[in-house]
Amino acid sequence: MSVIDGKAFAADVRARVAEGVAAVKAKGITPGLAVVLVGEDPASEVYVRNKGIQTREAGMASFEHKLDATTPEADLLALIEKLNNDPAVHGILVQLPLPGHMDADKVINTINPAKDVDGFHISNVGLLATGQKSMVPCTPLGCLMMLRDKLGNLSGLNAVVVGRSNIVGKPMAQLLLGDSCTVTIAHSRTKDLAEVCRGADILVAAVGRPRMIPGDWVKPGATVIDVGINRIEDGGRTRLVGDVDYDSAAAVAGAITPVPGGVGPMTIACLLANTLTACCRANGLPEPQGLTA
Ligand SMILES: NC(=O)C1=CN([C@@H]2O[C@H](COP(=O)(O)OP(=O)(O)OC[C@H]3O[C@@H](n4cnc5c(N)ncnc54)[C@H](OP(=O)(O)O)[C@@H]3O)[C@@H](O)[C@H]2O)C=CC1
Ligand SMILES: Nc1nc(=O)c2c([nH]1)NC[C@@H]1CN(c3ccc(C(=O)N[C@@H](CCC(=O)O)C(=O)O)cc3)C=[N+]21
Repeated sequence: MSVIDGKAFAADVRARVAEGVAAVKAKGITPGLAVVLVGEDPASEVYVRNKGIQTREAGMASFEHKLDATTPEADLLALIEKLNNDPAVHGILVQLPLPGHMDADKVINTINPAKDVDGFHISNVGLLATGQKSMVPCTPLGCLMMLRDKLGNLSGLNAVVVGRSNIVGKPMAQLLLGDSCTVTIAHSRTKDLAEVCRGADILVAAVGRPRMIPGDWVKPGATVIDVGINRIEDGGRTRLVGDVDYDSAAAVAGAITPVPGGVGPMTIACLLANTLTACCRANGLPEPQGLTA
């Protein structure tokens, strides 16, 4: 069994992004990422702060916009329009979830698709689904990079994705299909999930339920990608666990990503990669190699 070191992999991706950024800067262009946070979710604030730090470390410009939880939707849409028209901004990310009075689909679809570094705009979703050049969602892109690095060619492998959200499960399935896996998407209505999981050469868990997937659902030798980020109480302290029961799964898997230190750091690295890609496309420069799907 090998542990897939997402933290080290992400550091390597960020170093390659930094090289690409330096090359673009030599032409007088500084890639810029704008992150918009509405409301005061503490977990989101940590995540947004980390993004800002890593964006600047890669040599890019970081623009942070914090809006009050009660901000009218129209004000957020106006800010997005401003960022759409700002030539210093190549990537826009609106942190999800949004407060209940906002229509997330409307907000996302207001972002210029060329600046949609999350890959959530309907245009990018359609482009990905039809195998055309698009902005690819960061979390699934990070998972794909780790899978290709570990397994090489994914063609013909049975992949099971547990979870069908628009931000993780569905785009993950599209990417695996693009690499010629035989893909099954499982969800809360799936019959005999254990048996479905046991058929997986590649098992991706994106559920949001702490340690839901035990080792006896894992095919011996399978590659397990744990997307889950769950905060649990443990002896009076909180800590992070995935959707997979790590110890029992690691005993049978061929390779597995830990939580923390697996998919999470790759998500941020891919966000930076997407921002560089968006900047290159916007300026007619050659795209960075090996940083897109
Ligand atoms: N590491 C990272 O960078 C990121 C991590 N995450 C984490 O990944 C996890 C999933 O996130 P997200 O996709 O946004 O979550 P959602 O809540 O949007 O989707 C969860 C999915 O899991 C399915 N599900 C829920 N319960 C079960 C069950 N008992 N059996 C089978 N399927 C079930 C749901 O099915 P149904 O559709 O039928 O309700 C749904 O499709 C979370 O822990 C989140 O924190 C998310 C984004 C990035
Ligand atoms: N528009 C939008 N795009 C997103 O990509 C997005 C989002 N909204 N909302 C929330 C989720 C969640 N997400 C994470 C990213 C990195 C870590 C991460 O770096 N995790 C570290 C641990 C961090 C810690 O210790 O708290 C790790 O797993 O090692 C976690 C979660 C992106 N998301």
